[in-house]
Amino acid sequence: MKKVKVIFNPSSGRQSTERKLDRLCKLLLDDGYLVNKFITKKKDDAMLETIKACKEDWDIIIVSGGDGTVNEVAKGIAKSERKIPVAILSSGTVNDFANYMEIPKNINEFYEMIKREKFIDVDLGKVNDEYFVNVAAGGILSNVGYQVLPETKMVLGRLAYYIEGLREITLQNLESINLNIESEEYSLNDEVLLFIVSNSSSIGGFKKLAPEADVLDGLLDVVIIKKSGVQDLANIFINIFSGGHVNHPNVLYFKSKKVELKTNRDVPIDLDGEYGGKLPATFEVVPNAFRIII
Ligand SMILES: Nc1ncnc2c1ncn2[C@@H]1O[C@H](COP(=O)(O)OP(=O)(O)OP(=O)(O)O)[C@@H](O)[C@H]1O
Repeated sequence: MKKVKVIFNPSSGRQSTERKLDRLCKLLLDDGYLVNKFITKKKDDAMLETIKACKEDWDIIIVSGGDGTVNEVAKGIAKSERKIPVAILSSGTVNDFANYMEIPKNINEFYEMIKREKFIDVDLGKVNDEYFVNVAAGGILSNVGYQVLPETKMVLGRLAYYIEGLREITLQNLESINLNIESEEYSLNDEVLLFIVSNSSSIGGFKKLAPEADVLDGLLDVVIIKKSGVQDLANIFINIFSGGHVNHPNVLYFKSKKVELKTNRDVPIDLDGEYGGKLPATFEVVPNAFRIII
């Protein structure tokens, strides 16, 4: 009998998620699976339950939540010796990672996916003692702060907010940071508006923000938007949808196994949409660290 641990974050996304999840559990129970549902209450619950599940004899984890909950489960797996395969039932507001992996949202298709037992070992990003499945980012408009725009909690959400109202961008709030970038590929010091270190190509709802990114290539994709005027920034933003922004002279784009970012300013890092510490930080890839069901 297969044992399935369900980790559910009730605070992500819509209320209909729990009904969908219960339908899925019933399908699995009827099919002879043993199912246990764990409901998170606060930060780190999903990570701690994953570590516990890895020590016990669970065969599969189903995580229902947004990128932040998937991040916690991936972190729990990365910290464990036994790597349980994870199926991602996305229910957040953005769900970049599940969308990038094209994981079904429909419950019947999701159930069929579980039964197929097809696995893939994807890379994770590691930054200091934290991990990311999708993206680490920071920089632009960090003076706006998390507390000012809680509805756009990701740095990239804030970016989207400003893209929508480009007229709101003034030279005053385009504050750059002096960033020192050290990697095998590039070593430079420059004035920067935004840095993105990404595992997948889909970030903050933009599907081609790191257009060449691949979770199987053993590399992270680094996108740096250098200090720019309003006109250049508008050109960069317009091309973000096609992925063409990486050809703009003010955008640096490269792949690396490891990159170190330093600055003398107080710059927070977003990890998969949640606060993840501050610079300085070393970002590195952990190849094939996360087994997911596809
Ligand atoms: N019961 C709970 N109530 C409130 N917050 C919770 C609860 N359980 C977990 N959390 C917090 O929710 C965070 C993750 O939220 P998650 O990112 O999955 O959802 P979301 O913000 O709706 O989705 P997305 O990131 O895709 O926009 C966790 O890091 C944890 O701090």
